Amino acid sequence: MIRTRALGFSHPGGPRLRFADVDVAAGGTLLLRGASGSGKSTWLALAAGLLTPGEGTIEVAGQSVGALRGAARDAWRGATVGVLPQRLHLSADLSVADNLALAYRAAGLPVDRRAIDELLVALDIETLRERRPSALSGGQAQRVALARALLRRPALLLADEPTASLDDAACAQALALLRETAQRVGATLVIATHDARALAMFHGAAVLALEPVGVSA
Ligand SMILES: Nc1ncnc2c1ncn2[C@@H]1O[C@H](COP(=O)(O)OP(=O)(O)OP(=O)(O)O)[C@@H](O)[C@H]1O
Repeated sequence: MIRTRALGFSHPGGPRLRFADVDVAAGGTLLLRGASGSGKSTWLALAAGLLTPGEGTIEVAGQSVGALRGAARDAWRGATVGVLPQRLHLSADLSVADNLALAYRAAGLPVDRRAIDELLVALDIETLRERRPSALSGGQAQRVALARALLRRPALLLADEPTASLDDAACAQALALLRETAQRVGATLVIATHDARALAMFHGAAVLALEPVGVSA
């Protein structure tokens, strides 16, 4: 489902990042592990087609992501990839339900109210549907962002440091939810983390260990 070969990238003025090859089967889980600055967010951005590989290739569901351009890449991303970002980017002036509806509108698609309702129930946040983001706890807001990532039933779900600010109980709950919801939609799951608790919970999953990047690299 995900296949990388000799993948590498350099941000302008940043270090040369080179990533070991990975092969992840459909429905599998990959943990991206590495210290701060080792390139986890960059790898996720390459998988989502938000960056173009500087070296090598990344294929997602048989599609070479770097081969897509412009609007075709945007359409591919919208149909294929769900992202749970580190910063959730919920719209402060919109209710939970309208934040989810916005995901359709932003893609130029008709709003699927039934899919929204189903996800609110599945993630146990249906009672929050009229709340504004400022009235949500951190964990609740993360569930809303997860619902948004899953609305279009992505084949690939990318989560960037989903447990960074959570206590142990909330961490275990968030990871279990990620695993369950990815399974529910049949998505391949990639979690970028330097959290030992996540590594323990996904014991047995594929791990891509990123090399630390020296300041002078
Ligand atoms: N826009 C940018 N311009 C220049 N350098 C960048 C840029 N974005 C990232 N970098 C550099 O690329 C390297 C990898 O960054 P990246 O954000 O992918 O790491 P990370 O492992 O996700 O870090 P963190 O865990 O702190 O989020 C770092 O050295 C960073 O300073």
